[in-house]
Amino acid sequence: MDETRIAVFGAAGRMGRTIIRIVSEADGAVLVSALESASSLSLGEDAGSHAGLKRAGVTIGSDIASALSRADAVIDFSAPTASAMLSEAAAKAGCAHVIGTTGFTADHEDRIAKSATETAIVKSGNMSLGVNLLAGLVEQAARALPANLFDIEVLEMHHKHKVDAPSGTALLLGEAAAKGREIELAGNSVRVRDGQTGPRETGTIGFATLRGGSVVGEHSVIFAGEGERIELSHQAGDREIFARGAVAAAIWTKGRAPGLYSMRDVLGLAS
Ligand SMILES: NC(=O)C1=CN([C@@H]2O[C@H](COP(=O)(O)OP(=O)(O)OC[C@H]3O[C@@H](n4cnc5c(N)ncnc54)[C@H](OP(=O)(O)O)[C@@H]3O)[C@@H](O)[C@H]2O)C=CC1
Ligand SMILES: O=C(O)C1=N[C@H](C(=O)O)C[C@H](O)C1
Repeated sequence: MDETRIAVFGAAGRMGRTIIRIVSEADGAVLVSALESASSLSLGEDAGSHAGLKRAGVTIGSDIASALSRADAVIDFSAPTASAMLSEAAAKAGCAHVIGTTGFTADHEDRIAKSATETAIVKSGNMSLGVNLLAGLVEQAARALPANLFDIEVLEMHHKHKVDAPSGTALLLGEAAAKGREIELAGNSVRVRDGQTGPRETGTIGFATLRGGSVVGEHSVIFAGEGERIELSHQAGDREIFARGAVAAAIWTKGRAPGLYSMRDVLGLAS
């Protein structure tokens, strides 16, 4: 089968550099373009050298239309407004879009969903196999443990540079718990607690956010009952796990019909 031609958006970032390394090691994928914002100091550098590898022969640029015209799929770990804009450019170019970015508003989500009527988009708050498996287990546990007996809390910790909260993964796990409970997450989540909060409201799903140091990503879903507690957890030790998932998703999109897909679709875990 032909190699999937990959463009990387946010190429100079923590995830962008990791993606470039994983593409260089992958069978079935080849790096054809690397994109950064028009003001990036990395413009003009070789994408491989910038990622600490040997030269890739791909220069980091900011011309999106030209970069997408050479690619089958663009892998994007950047920022919410940039990703929503890129989904529209990818739809126009007929290029698949793999979105790892987190922290979207409802308006961003609507724009991405509209773009997905014209091209294949894979979007997930976490691209790792482990977290996507965990989401299925959380849904199952939430279905089995009654809301009047078990409270659900989602706890996450990330490095000090992370700019959005709760994390995309925490929200993905919260959605899985809400699905298991057959409730809407939006109307039943508690994102912040401070001061005289009163007792915990039965049936809500709570979120707690920790930030510090170099933590790659740690998540726990806690089912707290009277006299017993179940915790389902995932620890990411290396950004490679997200990058491998994103590259697999990009390869998976080849020949795929337009639509908004999740990593659970890519991994064959969707029920
Ligand atoms: N789904 C998943 O599995 C994972 C998701 N993430 C998410 O991915 C995103 C990026 O994370 P991370 O790599 O740590 O962050 P970084 O800040 O290290 O990288 C983001 C990169 O995107 C670039 N960028 C921002 N705006 C644009 C634009 N308009 N055009 C082109 N490039 C742009 C930034 O450039 P500049 O600095 O010049 O603005 C930067 O180089 C976050 O939302 C994070 O939560 C992270 C890990 C895993
Ligand atoms: O910003 C990060 O680093 C990460 N972001 C994703 C998230 O918001 O959950 C995935 C991973 O946990 C790392």
